[in-house]
Amino acid sequence: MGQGFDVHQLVEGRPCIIGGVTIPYEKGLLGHSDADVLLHAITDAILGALGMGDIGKHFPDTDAAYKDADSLKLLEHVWKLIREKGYKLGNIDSTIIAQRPKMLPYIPQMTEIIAKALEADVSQVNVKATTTEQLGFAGRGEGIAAQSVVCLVKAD
Ligand SMILES: Nc1ccn([C@@H]2O[C@H](COP(=O)(O)O)[C@@H](O)[C@H]2O)c(=O)n1
Ligand SMILES: C[C@@]1(CO)OP(=O)(O)OP(=O)(O)OC[C@H]1O
Repeated sequence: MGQGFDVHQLVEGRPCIIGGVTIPYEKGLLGHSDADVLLHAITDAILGALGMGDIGKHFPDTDAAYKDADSLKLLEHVWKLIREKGYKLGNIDSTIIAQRPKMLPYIPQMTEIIAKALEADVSQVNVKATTTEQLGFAGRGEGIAAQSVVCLVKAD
């Protein structure tokens, strides 16, 4: 079992990429990479499940190689390490914490992208979204958070 949590600031002039999907929105997430907050939380959960540290340990934000990096590629790289250790996905559950934009229309596409990266069926991947009822940084639209829990199982 592993869990991951991440937050990125919402700013003007950046694309809003969440779960590998570019969502039309007036602001986007700020980061060294593409700042895909959901994929970062999932990557951290997967690394945590096998005691392999976190995303910043594997892809330091001081390394120019990861400037504007595609977080899906980072997740795929981590997944390769997991597969080499003899594990496959049991299931994954995640929550995006955002006042706006509305995530629901994009969740099926996110789920497909994540399942493909983790060599799993879409039935093993769940993505949810919640507002914070306008409370806190997410509620004020200053940023978006995501959390994820993952269960890995030994491959046959
Ligand atoms: N950014 C978001 C936030 C929420 N949703 C969907 O709306 C439902 C109700 O949200 P509450 O925070 O009022 O409970 C939630 O269950 C999601 O289905 C969303 O799509 N995008
Ligand atoms: C992904 C990395 C690396 O580009 O950068 P960011 O996009 O800033 O993301 P964050 O979740 O703050 O930390 C992990 C980083 O090392």
